[in-house]
Amino acid sequence: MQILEKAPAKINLSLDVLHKRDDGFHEVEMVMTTVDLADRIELTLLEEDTIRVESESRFVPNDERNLAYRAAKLLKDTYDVKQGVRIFIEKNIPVAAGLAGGSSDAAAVLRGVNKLWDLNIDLDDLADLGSQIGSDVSFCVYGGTAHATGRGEKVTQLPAPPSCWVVLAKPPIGVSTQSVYQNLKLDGAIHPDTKAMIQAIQAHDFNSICKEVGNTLEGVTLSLHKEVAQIKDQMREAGADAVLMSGSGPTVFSLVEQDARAQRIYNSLKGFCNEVYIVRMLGYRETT
Ligand SMILES: C[C@](O)(CO)[C@H](O)COP(=O)(O)OP(=O)(O)OC[C@H]1O[C@@H](n2ccc(N)nc2=O)[C@H](O)[C@@H]1O
Ligand SMILES: Nc1ncnc2c1ncn2[C@@H]1O[C@H](COP(=O)(O)OP(=O)(O)OP(=O)(O)O)[C@@H](O)[C@H]1O
Repeated sequence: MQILEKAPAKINLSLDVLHKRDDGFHEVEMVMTTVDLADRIELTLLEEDTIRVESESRFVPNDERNLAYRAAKLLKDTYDVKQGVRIFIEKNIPVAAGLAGGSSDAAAVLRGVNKLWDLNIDLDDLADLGSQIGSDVSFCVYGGTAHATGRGEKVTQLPAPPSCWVVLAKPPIGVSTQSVYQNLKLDGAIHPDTKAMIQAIQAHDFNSICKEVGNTLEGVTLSLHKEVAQIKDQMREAGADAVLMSGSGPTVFSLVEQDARAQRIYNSLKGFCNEVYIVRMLGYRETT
């Protein structure tokens, strides 16, 4: 038996960091949405008691360090499953990019293995379990558009924003989420207006969404990597409606309404940056 699951990347339309908590994590308030750049996860039932991870990407581990492996192991241990699974990851989302690629793979494995092993766990319980793997996994279990609080694991669904083009550009550097949070100085940091972003989404108002994008972590990554600022400038000059770094970076995204402008931004970055993508915002849940 084989199951295919799509694991889409996310962008943070807004990301506010409120304070550092006693457990070392930061209390955040975010608005996240999925875009049509996705890994493809192929799950094959194994009768023997084993979890195998395979991928052609040289950037992801093929062992228990892989978040996809951890997701299958968590379900296996929690529900005392004796069967196994082979997980093949077709990696299309750039790694360590701020696009939650690993988290989305883990979420896809939770959804897919739930079916493969016939566990009948509902989506809310899968999302709860996912938070043990990483802060972004709960959101990725649902996909779509959501307001996320706590350390990111408390997820409330929002309507889909008006669909638009999203141009993504990742400079050739990897960024550690942990070090970005560690380097954040909350005194004087920028705080987006999450409430205004939610209202803009609820009103289906593209211009207001563009006005309200903001990310408290952006200043940290910008100060460490000048390439991020260069990409932002270039996207603005080429006519983006909104420009922001996603998550802890270093990927920068622009939101664009007009096809021709999206293409112009893509073309202007292509020679300068190897990893550039032009995709649609998904915005709605594809999971059931
Ligand atoms: C930057 C974002 O991607 C935005 O969506 C998330 O906040 C990070 O989510 P993630 O990659 O799933 O993060 P985790 O794997 O849970 O944590 C990685 C590291 O980031 C820091 N971290 C993460 C989330 C959070 N709310 N506060 C933190 O301080 C912690 O040092 C943690 O050790
Ligand atoms: N399935 C996976 N795909 C990508 N990276 C993985 C995976 N499993 C483990 N990793 C490890 O996780 C680290 C972060 O990768 P990932 O691509 O998820 O980062 P990210 O997009 O910055 O995440 P986030 O936006 O959630 O902070 C990498 O160093 C990688 O080795």
